[in-house]
Amino acid sequence: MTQTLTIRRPDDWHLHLRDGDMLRAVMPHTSRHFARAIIMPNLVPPVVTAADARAYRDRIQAAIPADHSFTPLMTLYLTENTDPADVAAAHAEGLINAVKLYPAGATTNSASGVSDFSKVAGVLEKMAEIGLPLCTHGEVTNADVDIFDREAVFIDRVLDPIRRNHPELRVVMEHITTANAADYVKANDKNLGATITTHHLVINRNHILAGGIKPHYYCLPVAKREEHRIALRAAATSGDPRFFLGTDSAPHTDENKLLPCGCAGCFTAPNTMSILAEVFEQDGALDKLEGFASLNGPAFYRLPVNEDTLTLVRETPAYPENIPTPEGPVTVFDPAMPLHWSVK
Ligand SMILES: NC(=O)N[C@@H](CC(=O)O)C(=O)O
Ligand SMILES: [Zn+2]
Ligand SMILES: [Zn+2]
Repeated sequence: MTQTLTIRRPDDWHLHLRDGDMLRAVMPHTSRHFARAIIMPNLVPPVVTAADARAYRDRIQAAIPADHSFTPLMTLYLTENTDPADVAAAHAEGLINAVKLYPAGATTNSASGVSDFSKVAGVLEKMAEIGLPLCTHGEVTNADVDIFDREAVFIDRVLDPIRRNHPELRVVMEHITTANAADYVKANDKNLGATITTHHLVINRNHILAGGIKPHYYCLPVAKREEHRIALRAAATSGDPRFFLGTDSAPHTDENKLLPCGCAGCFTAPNTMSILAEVFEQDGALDKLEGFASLNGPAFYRLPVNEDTLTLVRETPAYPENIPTPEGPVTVFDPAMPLHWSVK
C-alpha cells in the first residue's frame, strides 16, 4: 500500500478569500498547501476595475503569513459596464488572469452581474482577441427553471451561444455539478475547461436534505443526484486535462449559514488535499491526483507548473471542526467519511 505521495505543489483555480478580518483568518488555510489561486471577485462592492484588483491584491498579499509562499491570481467581476480597454490594460500589465461572469442574482454577491448578455459582447470579443479566460458561474436565474436544472439550462441558453459568437474565447466552466456539464466539456476540444470542487466529489443532494436539512452542505450550484456526483468523479480522476481543481472554498460564518435564509458555500480549504487523496485512492486513481490538482490548471491558464512539491502521508489528518474569525466561527467542510491522508 502506498504510504506517501509527493506531487507538484497544487493550485486552487477557484477560491473565495473575502476581505478584512475574514481574509486574514482564512488566508493561511489556503497558502499552507496551495501555491496559487484564482481569486473570486464577488466582494461587497465587487472587484470591477483594474484599480480595485490592484488594491485587493495588495490586501491579500498583506494577509499571507511570512513563512508561506503564495501568489494570488486576480480576476475582474464582469458587469454590463465593464470597459474592454480597462480589462485589456489589466491583462497586459499582468494584473489579472481571468474575468468572472456571474449571471445577475445567481449566487452570493452577484447582484452586479450580467442580465443582458448582449451588453458584454464587446468585452468578450476583446478577451477572445487577447486570450484572457472567462470564468463562468453557470446557472440561469429564471424563476421558472428548477434549481436542479439551472446548470444544464445555462449551457444551452447562455454558454453555447456565447461560445458560438466568440469561438476563440477561452472559457472555464466553474464548479460543475452535472454529467451534462462534464459531457459538454468532453465534446469540445478547444478553448474550454472546467473546475470541479472538493465537495461536489463527495456529496449529493441527499447529504443536504435527507434526515434533516444540513446548511453546511448547501452551496451553489447545489449538489445534484448521485449519478451526477459519479460523473464528476469520473471526470476528475480520468486524467483528462480539461478538468482541474477549483475548491470554491467559500467561507461564511456559522451565524450566516444557519439563518432561515442561509448563505451558500462550503469552506474546504483546510482539508481539501486530504479529501482529494481519499477520493482518488477510492477510485484507484492516486496517480491522477497530481494532474487534477497541480498540472491541468496551469496548462489551461498557460502558466508554469510549480517547482516545489507537496507530500501526503498515510495518517489520519488533524483539522479543526471550525476556525475562529473575529466575525464568528466558520465550520470546516465535513466529508462524511473517514480520511486517511495528511499533508506533511
Ligand atoms: N459557491 C457558493 O455556494 N458560494 C460562493 C459563490 C459562488 O461561487 O457561486 C460564495 O461566494 O459564497
Ligand atoms: Zn459560483
Ligand atoms: Zn465560488
